[in-house]
This record gives sequence, C-alpha cells and structure tokens, in this order.
Amino acid sequence: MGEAGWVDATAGVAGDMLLAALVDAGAAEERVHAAVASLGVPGLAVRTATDRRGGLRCRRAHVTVPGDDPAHRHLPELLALVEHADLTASARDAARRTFTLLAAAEAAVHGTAVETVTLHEVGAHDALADVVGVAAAADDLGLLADGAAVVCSPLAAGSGTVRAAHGRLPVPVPAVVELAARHGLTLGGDDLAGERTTPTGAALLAALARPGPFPAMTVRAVGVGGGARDTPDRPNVTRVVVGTARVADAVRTGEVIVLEATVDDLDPQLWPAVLEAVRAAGAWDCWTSPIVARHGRPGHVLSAVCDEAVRPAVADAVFRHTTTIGLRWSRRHRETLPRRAVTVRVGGQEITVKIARLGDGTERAKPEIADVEAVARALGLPAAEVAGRALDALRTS
Ligand SMILES: O=C([S-])c1cc(C(=O)S)c[n+]([C@@H]2O[C@H](COP(=O)(O)O)[C@@H](O)[C@H]2O)c1
Ligand code: NI
Repeated sequence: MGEAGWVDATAGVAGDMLLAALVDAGAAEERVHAAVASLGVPGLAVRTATDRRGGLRCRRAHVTVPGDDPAHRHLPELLALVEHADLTASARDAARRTFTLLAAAEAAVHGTAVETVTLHEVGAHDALADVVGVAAAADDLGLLADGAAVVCSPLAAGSGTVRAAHGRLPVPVPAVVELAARHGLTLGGDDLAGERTTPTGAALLAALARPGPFPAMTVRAVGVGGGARDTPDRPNVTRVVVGTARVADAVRTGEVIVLEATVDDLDPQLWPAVLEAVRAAGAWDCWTSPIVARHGRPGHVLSAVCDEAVRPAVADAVFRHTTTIGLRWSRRHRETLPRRAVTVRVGGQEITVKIARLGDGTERAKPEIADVEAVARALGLPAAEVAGRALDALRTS
C-alpha cells in the first residue's frame, strides 16, 4: 500500500502555506533547511513556528531572504539552481516540474516563450525556498515515492485585486487561472476576499497532486499551514492530511498519457539532451525506438509517459528540443505493482532498494542502479558486486 496525501486548498494555498502544512504533518524540518541551504544562496533560509489563524492552531513558514534579490529571473536560471542543489531525485524532479509548469503558465499569460518569460515574484528567493522546501518535505513524507498519490480539493479563487510587479491584477490572478485551465484544477470560493491562491501554490499542486475527492486512507497525521494574513471570513490555512492508501487489490490501475513523435532529421548526437529535457519537463519516463521512416530514412520514435497534468509542458519540450512539427498523444491504462523503498548500506554508503509486491504476496527487490553505480565508483568495485551486497544487506536487515 502506498502513501496517500490530501491537500485542502478550499481556504487558499501559497508556497509557504503548503510548506508549513507539510512540516506540521511531520516532514523533517532539518531536511527542508538542508535542501534550501544547498541552493547555495547566501542568507536564504526557512524556519517554521506555531501560530494561530482565525482561532485555529497552525504552523507558519518564515523565509529569510538576502537583500540582493534580482528584480526577476528566467526559467533556465531557476532550473540550474535546482539542478545543483542537494536533493533526492524525486525532490529535484518535483521542484523542476513546479518551475516548468509555472513558467509555461506565465509564458502563456504574457504571450512569450517559456525559456525567456520574465518571472518576477514567482522567481524570487522566497518562491525558490518555498518550492524546494515543499519538494523536500513532500519527499520526506513519502508523498513523491512510486505508488504514492496526492489529491487536492478545489483551490480558493478569492476575489478583488492584488498589487504585483505587473501592476494591479484581478483575483484570481492570470497565472493561477492559466495553471487551473492547463492542469484541470478546480477554482471555487469566490466569496473569500483577496488573493487566496497564489501562482506558486497552484503550480505546486499542479506538479504534485491531482484534483479529486478525499482519498480512502488510514490517516496518520494532519498538518495546518497558515498564510501571511489573518482573515476574519475563514481561517487562512492550507491543510494536509497524510496516511496510507487503502487499496483493495495488489495491482493499482490508473491512466497515463503516452506522447509520441516520429523524427528522421535530428542530429543523433542530440538525443541524450532531448531525453533529459523531456524528463525535466515532467515525463516519468521517455525513450527512443529506431525505425525506418518514410522514403527509407532511418529515424526514431520518441515516446514519453507522463501525467495529464504535465502533458502541455512535455509536449512543449518535445517541440522545442526536437525538429518535429507534430506529435500524437493518447490516454493509456496502466497497472503497477505496489512498491516501497528501503535504504541499505554497502561499505558505509547508502543504496535505495525498491521492493515490489506481486499479487500472491511475494516480493521482488531491486537496488536502484544509479545508487549502485555511484557506490561502485566510490568503492572501486564492480557494479554487479555492489548490487549483490545491497541485496545481502537487505536480507540481513
Ligand atoms: O512573478 C510573476 S511573473 C507574477 C505573475 C502573476 C500573474 O498572475 S501573471 C502574479 N504574480 C503575483 O505575485 C505575488 C507572489 O506570487 P507567489 O506565487 O510567488 O506567492 C502574488 O500576489 C501573485 O499573484 C506574480
Ligand atoms: Ni506574470
């Protein structure tokens, strides 16, 4: 059975509110501190403290920013900071996906390209700390693991106007509406005054959650994250509930998007960079298959598997990074075995072992090959030996 999460954004959601809620639900704050510190921005830090919002106890996240924040950033700069930070693969993926979705929505709103769109507040130091902090916290709670599922409620639309770098904007602000339209998020609750859902909050939910009703789960913890304002109409909080999903059968079923493009005119040396870009856009997996294309030309079919939420970003990456001028996509059924991850040590170094459970209850363990390769390099041993020692360590643990 996998981890389950529910995000209640009916009173609103912002990056700092979600971060505080995840920490309040039990995510290790040290991991958040370390992730933010590893961005290498001197003076950028985050801490949380208990507070109250509208009579409810909550936790608030406080970000300390250096005084020299540039007026704006662009997506490549944010992705480079995330790339060099000390994050797990899942947390890095989550942070990358969030910024990519945010930039794609901003680009659509302002009619510019994703890579060159100017990100004002949403690319500032505090947004960076919020996104990376949420990625680290969600990872710590197991919400980014294979088989985990996070569901979110409708997001509070709010009402009125708000002052931003763009001038006075109508609420819900354009970036939030664009993110909702692209990722099927529901906006509701326009009875609430002011900005309740920010672009960063909406992008985090687009990247980490799918909209839906409260998932059946055995509840383990609840976290309440407070926003900057203490509003009289409703406690200004985002709630997170975490637990273990209740799954009736061993095999999970679901739907995924499979995108394909046939390409016969790309410099073959570029394919590794293309695959990396498509993954960075949010695809879970992507690969190429050699084909003989029209007129007997050797070519490749590029295939990518992703969630509906990131389909526009993945399609965008395929168009930008290959020579194709068309692609096709379809919804496909998927079945996956429940799995969990265990950390073992070989020669003092950590290796993650993924354990899948089959329908008859038997388990199949596989050390993560990237960890095996890194440890093999560090210890000067063959990878096969390190993998074997990881399985021995699992058996004796
Ligand atoms: O930074 C940018 S480009 C930006 C775009 C928009 C649009 O809707 S377009 C709105 N805002 C406003 O900035 C603040 C901070 O947002 P966070 O997501 O970083 O919390 C907020 O009021 C947004 O509505 C910024
Ligand atoms: Ni904008």
